[in-house]
Amino acid sequence: MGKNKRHRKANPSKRNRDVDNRDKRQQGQGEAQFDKLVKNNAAFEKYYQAQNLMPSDEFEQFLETLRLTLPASFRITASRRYAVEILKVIKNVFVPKLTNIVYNDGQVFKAPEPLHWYPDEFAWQHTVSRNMLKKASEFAEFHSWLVTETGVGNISRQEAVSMIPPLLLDVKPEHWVLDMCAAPGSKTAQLMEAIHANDTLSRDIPAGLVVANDVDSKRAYTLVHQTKRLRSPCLVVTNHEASSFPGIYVKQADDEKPKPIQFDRVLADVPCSGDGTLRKNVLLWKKWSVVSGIGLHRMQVKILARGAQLVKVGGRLVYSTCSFNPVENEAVVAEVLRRCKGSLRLVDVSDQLPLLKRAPGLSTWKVMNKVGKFLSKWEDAHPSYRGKFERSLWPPPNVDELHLDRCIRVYPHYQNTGGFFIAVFEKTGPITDVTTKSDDKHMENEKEETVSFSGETTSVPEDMSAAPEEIENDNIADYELIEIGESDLISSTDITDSNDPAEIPDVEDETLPQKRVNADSSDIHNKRLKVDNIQTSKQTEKSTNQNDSKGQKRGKSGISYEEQFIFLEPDNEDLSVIKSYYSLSPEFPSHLFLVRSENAKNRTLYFVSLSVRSLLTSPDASRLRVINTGLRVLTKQDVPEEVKCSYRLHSEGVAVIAPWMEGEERVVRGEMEDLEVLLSEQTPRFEKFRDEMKEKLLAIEQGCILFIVLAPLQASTSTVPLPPIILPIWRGRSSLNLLYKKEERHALELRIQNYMGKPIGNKADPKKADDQNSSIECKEVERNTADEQVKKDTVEP
Ligand SMILES: C[S@@+](CC[C@H](N)C(=O)[O-])C[C@H]1O[C@@H](n2cnc3c(N)ncnc32)[C@H](O)[C@@H]1O
Repeated sequence: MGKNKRHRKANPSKRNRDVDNRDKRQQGQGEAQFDKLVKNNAAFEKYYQAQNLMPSDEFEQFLETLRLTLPASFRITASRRYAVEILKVIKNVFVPKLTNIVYNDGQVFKAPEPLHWYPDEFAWQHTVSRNMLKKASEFAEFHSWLVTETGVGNISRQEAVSMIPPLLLDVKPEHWVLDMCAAPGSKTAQLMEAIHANDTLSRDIPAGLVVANDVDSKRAYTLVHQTKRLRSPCLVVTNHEASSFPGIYVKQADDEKPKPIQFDRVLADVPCSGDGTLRKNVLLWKKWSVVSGIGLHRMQVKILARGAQLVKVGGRLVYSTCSFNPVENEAVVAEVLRRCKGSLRLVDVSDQLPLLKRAPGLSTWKVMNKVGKFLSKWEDAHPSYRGKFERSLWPPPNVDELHLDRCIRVYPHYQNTGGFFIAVFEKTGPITDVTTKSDDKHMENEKEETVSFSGETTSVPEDMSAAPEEIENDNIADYELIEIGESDLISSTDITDSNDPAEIPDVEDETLPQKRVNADSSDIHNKRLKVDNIQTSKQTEKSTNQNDSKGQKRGKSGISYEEQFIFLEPDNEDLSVIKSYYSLSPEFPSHLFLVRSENAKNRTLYFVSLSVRSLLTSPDASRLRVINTGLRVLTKQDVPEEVKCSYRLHSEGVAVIAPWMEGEERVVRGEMEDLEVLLSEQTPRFEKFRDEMKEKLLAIEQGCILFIVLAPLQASTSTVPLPPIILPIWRGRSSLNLLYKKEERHALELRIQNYMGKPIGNKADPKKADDQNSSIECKEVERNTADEQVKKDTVEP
């Protein structure tokens, strides 16, 4: 697209030429820069042409597609109550609005369209560039909607091909799932969705869990931030080297003794050279070299081998990369199959995702050295550098028995996507150990390394910067490239790529220790079950982390680890007050509440699933470096004396606790009209509500309440009824305050507007409405966090 392009609606009568010049300039500049980048790499072409990835007449199309900008894609969170409503909004509101917008040179923007191979139309793709989306007025509403719904977890931006591995993992709500290399978490989000697939507004909490792990502590915190949006009590985020993920003893079922942990499903979405992402990581065109794949092979084998140990017999293991390179793909698969000696098999998944076009895995491939020479066998490498090459880089002699054709290769020109490789395994028998030292010296460099079944690592991988490489023509750039594969870790997800604050919602996050608010002295006293989560000195795994002067574990980023999770005993005094105040059922599983110990100052009660509790209370849970777990359900508040319970409901966990509230003492049921009043300003006074609602409000004591609205069936833009809307509210002396963060509130407003087909209350112009609010109702109430608002409301004159 050229520099000075204007765009307009296709309908000539509605030609829209009013995109402002600044927008056009920026758009033009961005694209011009993109166009200027050289998208050629002779070594890349030579290497992949030799691999016979596809019929030769297709190769040019493959290269051409790689040079095109990647369409943007996003997924609707299928497990969410609003999923169907969101789908309707896309189809009924945005597709018509965004159809036939064209540049004046005739280039048409296609309306967003569903990825035809993704189930239930829950994944969509569009070709509007990021710049255009943000700047052009035609797309402003769509952009704002995307950002808002992403912020509250109803949709997730994710590259299309990156959605495939979790789908093929076939996760069920009762499964224990390990995501070995999880950050920034786009696949973790999909796994969580599968765990919550059957969620209703009932008391049932899925029996399964997801352990999302990443070796890089900083990235692990990004993962926490991203997964918080999903509001699940079934998630545990850990920080381990995946190839030595600890094999802790756990009771996975009530009736059994603790046994080494085994997962029903394991995802090994390993770090890779990432040439499948060339369409968006365009700098890779320049940097690509054969060296990075060779350097990563060994670590990839080790991670997958550990995954094979940790999956149950009969369970499923998925290996994936965003690379085309057979030494990172089929060669890794072949080596791990060899090590598992018949206890692992590749599954034929050709009948799954039938509309997804794919190529079979390769059964033969070539290894090229850094100077572009093909080495037909390990012995062909220069004797001085042989040690730099793993023997397992080459196809093994029994390659035809391995069914490598069952692997999946997705090429960009098939579906206008990035590239991906996926292998699905079933474990068919126990694997007692994966000795990497082999009789036939298959992995030449791993002389002593053994990862035992229980996860004790006796020797650990060395820093990959010392990884295999032919140094005949040594240069720094190649070392750097290996580092890219390792620490920048090319990922097909979109989350990390966005440094745009508008696209990463600014979620208040207690999980980041440096951001913690100082809590008042805790009332959570006596009787705690303490789960010490401090790393023991025995741990031998290679870590990117170090101890600080106080002996506290710190990540690269200087962030200290969470230290403890403390489960409350069911007869805890605060819990008794909470249970009686909110009329919680006697069957409420109080033993699933935990607090985090920070010098005994806690103001938040977290809730976890039973499976997470089993994990955290296992005899050697201390070996698990847990970064984050639990859903915030109740937060302690400074309240006036007349308020009987100082814990307010937290929006994060309200869906978990609401079904257990048996009495109506702290519940107010209202109508859409009341909801509109509630959303129309920050702290609406009682008299603004319907008379019936006003009476209810006057009859209820000051404090936190649950506000429930059943949306009417008929609505202008939707044929789907909204699920019941359940909101935590602070009932002040004379006004109400929705206990939502700004972005949650905004998302709710948008949803209600879309549903009703009209703006809410006096909010035709949201800015104007905000101004009105501040001048009329809450002069001194800043638009701030829910906590601050509650505080102010409680001291209202
Ligand atoms: C391809 S990215 C994963 C993308 C992620 N699965 C997603 O869908 O969002 C690879 C991740 O592996 C992590 N990683 C690299 N080496 C690792 C190791 N040895 N153990 C665990 N994680 C590792 C990196 O920090 C990086 O976040």
